Amino acid sequence: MLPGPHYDFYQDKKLSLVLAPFSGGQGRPGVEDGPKYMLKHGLQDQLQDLGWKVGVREPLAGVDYDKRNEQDKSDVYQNVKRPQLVGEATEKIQKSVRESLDNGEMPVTLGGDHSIAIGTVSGVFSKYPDACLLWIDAHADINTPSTTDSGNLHGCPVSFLMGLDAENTPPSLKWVPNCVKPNKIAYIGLRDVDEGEKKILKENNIKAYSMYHVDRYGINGVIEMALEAINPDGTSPIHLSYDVDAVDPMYVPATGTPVRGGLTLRESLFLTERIAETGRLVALDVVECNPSLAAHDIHVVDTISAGCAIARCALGETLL
Ligand SMILES: NC(=[NH2+])NCCC[C@H](N)C(=O)O
Ligand SMILES: [Mn+2]
Ligand SMILES: [Mn+2]
Repeated sequence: MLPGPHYDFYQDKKLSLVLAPFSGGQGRPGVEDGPKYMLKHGLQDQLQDLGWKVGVREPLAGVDYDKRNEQDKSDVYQNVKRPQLVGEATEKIQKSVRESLDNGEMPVTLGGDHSIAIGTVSGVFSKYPDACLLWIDAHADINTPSTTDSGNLHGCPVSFLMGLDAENTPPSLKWVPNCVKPNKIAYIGLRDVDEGEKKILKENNIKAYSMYHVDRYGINGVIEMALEAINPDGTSPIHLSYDVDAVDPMYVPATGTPVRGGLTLRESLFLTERIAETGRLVALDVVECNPSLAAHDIHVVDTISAGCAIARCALGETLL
């Protein structure tokens, strides 16, 4: 018999779409429209058609983030941009994700830039301290306040979640718990990693599968190795944090930091299908869709439909 999706943690198939229309972790406006576009694409109905009860949470409602992005331009801590805004937004997201979990609903968080994972991952690990984190991305997002060249916090979330460089953590991010241990995170899809990040990955012995490994071992080989490394007995809850720039820009052109030579669309979806099959998925992030960076409408549709497909496949669409 073919293995089907079995959501051990969500047998009554409830989820909440946690909307995180946030762009303060980087400099390109438009990424805050990701959630709106994915909803307009019909994501809620699509997930309902898969048998999920779907609610919506809006932890960032009521704040004018466009205005705050402007105002907070001068908010710089050492080299880090908008720490106050990112700290406030991610703390709200953390609470919302935790509430969702406490309610038996899988948090499916729609970004927004990847800094929002400070909130989603800390929320998940507060509920499931033995969880593991699978980070699908062209980038490692593990810069510290000391190593970041850009100063953009979407390039740093993992370092805060691991408590690296604590002495240089901006005060507004001091609340972030040191919750992810180096042996509980793996990366897939890397191809644009900064020198300082490479050093951190090496020193902490973090499992990082780049596009080289995808070519060498195939996507199936890589996901098996990653799961074996961070979830050896197969019982840990899995948080999947999916940056759509892991996918080749041929399929996902409308994203802030595209890097050529990425995953094919099938490889990107296969990863999520394999995770669905484990039955251990407890949370999903889909981040960095930026419709305003599309050269034309087809780019918008390609990008948003890839983002929605990632969510659907993680939630069982293609496993029968
Ligand atoms: N979530 C992302 N797209 N991150 C891109 C990060 C790029 C670069 N490494 C930086 O730190 O600025
Ligand atoms: Mn990225
Ligand atoms: Mn990222």
